[in-house]
Amino acid sequence: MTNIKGETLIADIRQLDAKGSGQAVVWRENELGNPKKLKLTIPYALPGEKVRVTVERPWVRRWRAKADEILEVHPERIGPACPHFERCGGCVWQHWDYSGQLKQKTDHVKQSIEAQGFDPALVRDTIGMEDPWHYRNKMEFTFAPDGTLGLHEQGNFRSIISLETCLIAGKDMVEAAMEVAKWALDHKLSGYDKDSHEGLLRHLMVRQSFATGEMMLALFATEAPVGPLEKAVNDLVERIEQKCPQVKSLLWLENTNWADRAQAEKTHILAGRDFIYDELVGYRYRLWFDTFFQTNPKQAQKLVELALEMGQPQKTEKMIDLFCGVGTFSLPFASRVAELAGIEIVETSIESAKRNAEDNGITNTYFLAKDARLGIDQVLETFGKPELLLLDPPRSGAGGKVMRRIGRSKPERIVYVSCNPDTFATDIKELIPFGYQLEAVQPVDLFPHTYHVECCAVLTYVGVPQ
Ligand SMILES: C[S@@+](CC[C@H](N)C(=O)[O-])C[C@H]1O[C@@H](n2cnc3c(N)ncnc32)[C@H](O)[C@@H]1O
Repeated sequence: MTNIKGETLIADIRQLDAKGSGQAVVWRENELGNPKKLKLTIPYALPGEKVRVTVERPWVRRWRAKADEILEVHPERIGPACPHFERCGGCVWQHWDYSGQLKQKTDHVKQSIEAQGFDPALVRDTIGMEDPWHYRNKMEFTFAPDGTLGLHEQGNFRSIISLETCLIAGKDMVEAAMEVAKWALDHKLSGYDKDSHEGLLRHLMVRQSFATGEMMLALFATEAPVGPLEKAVNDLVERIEQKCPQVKSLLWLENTNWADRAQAEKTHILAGRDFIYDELVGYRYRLWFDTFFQTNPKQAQKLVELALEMGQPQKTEKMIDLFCGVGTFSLPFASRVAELAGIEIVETSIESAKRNAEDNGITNTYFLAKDARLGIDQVLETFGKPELLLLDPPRSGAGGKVMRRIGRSKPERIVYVSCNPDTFATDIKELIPFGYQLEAVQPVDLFPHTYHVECCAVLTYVGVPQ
């Protein structure tokens, strides 16, 4: 590849890539004097803009370039509200008016399904938030080696941006995190150094139920909270009890593993219990520090209601909830069908789903901890053919094997909840030879100011074409 690092170029942004960065093509003479096409990725450039860029480095068969000057500005470009914008990689579209973000999300879903041969007119306009700020109910902050608490700098996992604010986390959560940050500095506690593997404090996970108000603070550290640490830990408990009475679970989690993940080998409950209560669509859930739960509860409620509307569950029907997690969709659907089987690979989530069903007085569910591919076969054998199937796979999608098994089991209706329009489109294409028709796709914005888009779609069995 011709080395163009450091060159200044003028680029017209034609479209955005899957991560929301601008893409452009420029022509430039190579060493032989022939025109050569160069593909550029330009973070923070918006479609239709003309930008002067400096080329930084090769980037997956493209060149990554930094926008130095916007020569023709997108009419929806606005000033970002957050002081951490660009350094923190959390909200890459804060400089784009919210209505523009929503339109882009709709277009992304349309393009994804059209690329697989579906009619883009089936995609409805994205359902956005009335107030797209402070929507996240879970955040993970990291300690720098000097004990400062903050957020990872984009593209540099060794650099921490000291936490001043976060406009997408719940307001109380940021205040509680600031209390912990102050406590760590007051006691001169060290943060973990990823190179030397020395230091005490690693991460702070904050999660809060917006429905019950209950909050969990989970501190990940390399040592147990005993001996010389006891004084500091007692002070933390006192401060949190006084200043953050909504904290119903204050945890100290030992993690000596070198991997940079918020995981725990041993849990110490410093105050309260080891879980908090949350509620969604009228159902109660227990959330532990490692429980997957939808992170934008307002929009998740709309998503569940949408899935119910699209799936039309009937009291006489059997249903499978594939990739069911802790039962976010299972519980509201179970109340509306005869029987529901949930399949999920993570055992603790299945344990949690069973307990959540019990806590909510739901008795017609059967939960299985298994890989989706094997779980479907087992459930079909013992449970029989379902009339309704809902699947909500991870970003990588369900994959051809799972989709063909679904197709062969011939449910009358399939509700597909997806957080990745591209894998969603390739997955549903697998259903067409089995006689399914895509009826509608509704994108929902669960992650304002980011490029992520969730969608809920329904397919019906119309018979195999002769
Ligand atoms: C997007 S989450 C959806 C969870 C749930 N429906 C919810 O809304 O809370 C995807 C789920 O798929 C599970 N999962 C990932 N790979 C799986 C597999 N191969 N088989 C079964 N479940 C899997 C994950 O553990 C996760 O709980």
